[in-house]
Amino acid sequence: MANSLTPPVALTIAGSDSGGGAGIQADLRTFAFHQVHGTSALTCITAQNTCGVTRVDALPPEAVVAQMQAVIQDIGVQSAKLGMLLNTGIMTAVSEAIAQSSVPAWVIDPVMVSRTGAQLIDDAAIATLKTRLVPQATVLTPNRYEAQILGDLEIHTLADMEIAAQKIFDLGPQAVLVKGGGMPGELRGVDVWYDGHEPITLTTETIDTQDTHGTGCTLSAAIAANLALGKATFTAVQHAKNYVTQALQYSLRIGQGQGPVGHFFPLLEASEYGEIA
Ligand SMILES: Nc1ncnc2c1ncn2[C@@H]1O[C@H](COP(=O)(O)OP(=O)(O)O)[C@@H](O)[C@H]1O
Ligand SMILES: Cc1ncc(COP(=O)(O)O)c(N)n1
Repeated sequence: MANSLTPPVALTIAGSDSGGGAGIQADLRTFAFHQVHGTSALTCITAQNTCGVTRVDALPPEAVVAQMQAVIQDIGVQSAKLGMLLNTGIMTAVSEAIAQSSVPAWVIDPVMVSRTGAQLIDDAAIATLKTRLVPQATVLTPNRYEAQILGDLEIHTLADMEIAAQKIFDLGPQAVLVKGGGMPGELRGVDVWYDGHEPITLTTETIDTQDTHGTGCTLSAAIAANLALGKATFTAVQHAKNYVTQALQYSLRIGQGQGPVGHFFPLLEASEYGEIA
């Protein structure tokens, strides 16, 4: 007799990273680590490695929505996350699908600008993201540069991060987490949470590594995984922050640029190649 299991299910709507460090590859590994069944709706294919992105091919918006509907209608999902949605057409179609779905939790990583400050989507797509998707978020997770655009301010200090979180909250999401990875020095491990009450600072020590590729994807996927497991929103964020911190501590020194975080760090620790780094 088979021992059938019915795990929680999470969905990622995101791009593919050929280098395996970010995008759906990072999201599905994060879901698997949390013992949540991972499903995916691919938005675009990036030719990417640890040094950067050399090409992006978008899928038609209808193809993205068809993937979402196939998963949601048959399997059912407890939470979903959005990553790189790339263009206005995909964003508008996904926003309409969100409005029609009964999925209870949407973690939106508003992927617009890389940690190095390079803009990844065009200006029209930024406007669509801001007006259509941001208000649909259960949790919105902008990095420093995305928070600067969404909050329309410059961010240099912890106080600036708190003001940004409050200004972005006014755009309509249920909660905002402004991430500190792009901040200078000691603020790199500091994130600011705001849900309409007092801002809360989530602090870890800065981890001194160049291998930070996929931190944002991993954090938002881990929030979605914890929500699928039934945790309350802020508790899910605390667990996810803890997870990404440990994954950063066991990041992978592969490629010539920024290596990815180590999603399966307890296994790496026990494995032979885990000893080498
Ligand atoms: N060097 C670091 N040390 C500790 N935490 C970090 C470091 N870099 C990023 N983080 C954490 O990783 C998570 C993702 O943040 P960030 O890197 O800013 O996102 P993104 O990948 O979207 O730019 C946040 O919780 C942030 O605090
Ligand atoms: C396909 C894809 N999606 C998202 C990111 C952002 O990655 P990060 O988590 O490092 O901000 C990326 N580089 N590629």
